[in-house]
Amino acid sequence: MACCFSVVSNTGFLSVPNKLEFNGGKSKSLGRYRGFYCSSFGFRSAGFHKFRNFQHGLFWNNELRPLMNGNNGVWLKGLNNCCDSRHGLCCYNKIEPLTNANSANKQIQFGKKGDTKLRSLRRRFSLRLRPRLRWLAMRVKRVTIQSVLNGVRTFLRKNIRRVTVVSLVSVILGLSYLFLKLTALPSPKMVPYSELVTSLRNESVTKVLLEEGSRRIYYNTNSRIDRDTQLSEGELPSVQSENVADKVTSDDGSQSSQALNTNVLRNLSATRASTPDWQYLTRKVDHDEKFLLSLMREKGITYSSAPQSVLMSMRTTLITIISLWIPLMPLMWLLYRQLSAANSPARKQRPDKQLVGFEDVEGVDAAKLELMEIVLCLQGAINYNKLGAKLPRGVLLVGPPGTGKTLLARAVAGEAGVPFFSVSASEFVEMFVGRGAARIRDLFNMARKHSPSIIFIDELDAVGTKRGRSFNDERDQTLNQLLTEMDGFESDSKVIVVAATNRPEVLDSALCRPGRFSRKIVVGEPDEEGRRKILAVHLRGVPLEEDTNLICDLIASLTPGFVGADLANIINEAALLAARRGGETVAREDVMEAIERAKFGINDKQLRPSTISKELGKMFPWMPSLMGKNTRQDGVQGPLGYQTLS
Ligand SMILES: Nc1ncnc2c1ncn2[C@@H]1O[C@H](COP(=O)(O)OP(=O)(O)OP(=O)(O)O)[C@@H](O)[C@H]1O
Repeated sequence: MACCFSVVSNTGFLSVPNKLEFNGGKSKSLGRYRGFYCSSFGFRSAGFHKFRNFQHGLFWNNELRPLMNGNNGVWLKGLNNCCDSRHGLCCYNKIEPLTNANSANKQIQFGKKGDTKLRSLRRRFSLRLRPRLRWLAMRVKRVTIQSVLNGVRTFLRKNIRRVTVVSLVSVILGLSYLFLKLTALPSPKMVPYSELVTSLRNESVTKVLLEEGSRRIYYNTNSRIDRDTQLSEGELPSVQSENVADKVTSDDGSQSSQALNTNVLRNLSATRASTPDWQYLTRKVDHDEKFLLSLMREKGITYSSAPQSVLMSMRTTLITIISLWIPLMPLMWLLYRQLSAANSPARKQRPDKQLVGFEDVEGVDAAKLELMEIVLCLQGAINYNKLGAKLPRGVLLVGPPGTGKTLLARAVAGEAGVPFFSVSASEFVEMFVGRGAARIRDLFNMARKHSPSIIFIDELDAVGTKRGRSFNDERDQTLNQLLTEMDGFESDSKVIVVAATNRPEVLDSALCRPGRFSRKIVVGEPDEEGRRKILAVHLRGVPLEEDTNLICDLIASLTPGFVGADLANIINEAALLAARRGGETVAREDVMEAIERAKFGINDKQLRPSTISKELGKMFPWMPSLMGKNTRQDGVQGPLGYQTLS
């Protein structure tokens, strides 16, 4: 029987003793179990059962419990869990602690104590590293050239614009660097102006150049002539001469004299190339030109003036551009993001691919009918032109939050099979004056380009409130632009603007006049039948313990005043509760609890319905249903006599 025990430190290591005494005093070497590693990190509270999956299992001793104090209680709990380890076997021998178990952060060791610090460190390191390396090797093995190429191709396809811009910038920077490197010349020594004057007085200056358009003065002195003469006569600088001499002496005659000459010439030209044309550079002092010129004339020094060479002026320009633009780049990028059309909602919202149909929207039949007609007009199924009618330009969906206005608009797009540009009106509210209007323009231009199409503006009240009420000129400008764009539709452009709002009363009257949002559709709270239908939509993919219709009826009867979003939330909550208790299907209890949560929030206290009614009645005395006088529209008494406030 193989048997050992293990203790886990908070680092996730197992410390396994070399030898153990168990069941009647037999011992067994456990060397091969040593350094057993738990792959999961942070398994303090719940992880020990993971050991069951390890080939060699876990070995423990219930007697460990009294050996450790409270700090290690968590581990002991875990250890006990290992009792049903698949491969592990129990050992009931008493184990003496070898180290103080007080410290939870310390690895507790049993068995041999002779391990040196270094060895244990090395073991720790290798144990940590080994699984990672194995994992890395596995991943590397899975990587093929084909998969890498596919990855690169997909990345390029997705980020073609960014890749182009980045490569272009890199190429430009690279070329600039190359240009600067190639045109770099050895620069003359910078000296003060007084030194030039002194040299002129000493008559040591041989040649002066005054650069046109700048204050630079270049000049050479006698020392330069001496050096040039030396070089032209073949006299090498001392170091080079020594090198050549060495070469000649060390050479065993295999190197020909011709090769030697070539080498010498190359050295010579290199020396010349690294010598600047001008030895010294200084800056002119203002209003001192007359004195300088007279001094040079007096001393008979050759002087001239010349413009900066093209190459040098190019260099200067490039350096200026780079040194100016690189710090300004982040600012420019921010401005570009703010001002460019690239950030406009029209660009962001591509034609929606997510298909929602009218069968996904229930409980708002009247609104659905109205919108269906528009879809038929867009598809050309209804010939409205024949009777001289015009397609409505705007449809305004009005209703409380969560009743399905956005969903309806998406269903219109899905059914009509046309591009759908969805924006939230708050996206038009901009920091810069005129940007909101520009965005509206972009959006409508885009929609016209993809005609027939639908523009959906959610929360229209964010830009559509009455003008002149505030000093926010930007908002008024945006609204004006929206009004203009909606006027500017040609009758055959087939662009329909659907907008939604919860506050129709605050909208500017110009927006709601016929010819703009001429059709107003109220999307109200669903009645019981509507709720049942909505629930059926949301229960489509949910496995239920009972019949779907039964659950739909139950929820619908318990949720008067609930809107589509509330009902969708109840179904989701019920599914989450079922998952939490580990169930395979959603049971009635889950649904009931979800309803309770939706109505009263999450509370630990178990409140009786009567208490809840009383408490709510105190808070909202104007609601008769809370006081036990239910006057619900659909005539069904709620179980708790409760109505939502929505
Ligand atoms: N009539 C409905 N039928 C089916 N599901 C609905 C219905 N109404 C709402 N829902 C659900 O509620 C979610 C939210 O609805 P939606 O965003 O359309 O509400 P809204 O009226 O636009 O709200 P708001 O005015 O706050 O923007 C939907 O994604 C959907 O899951």
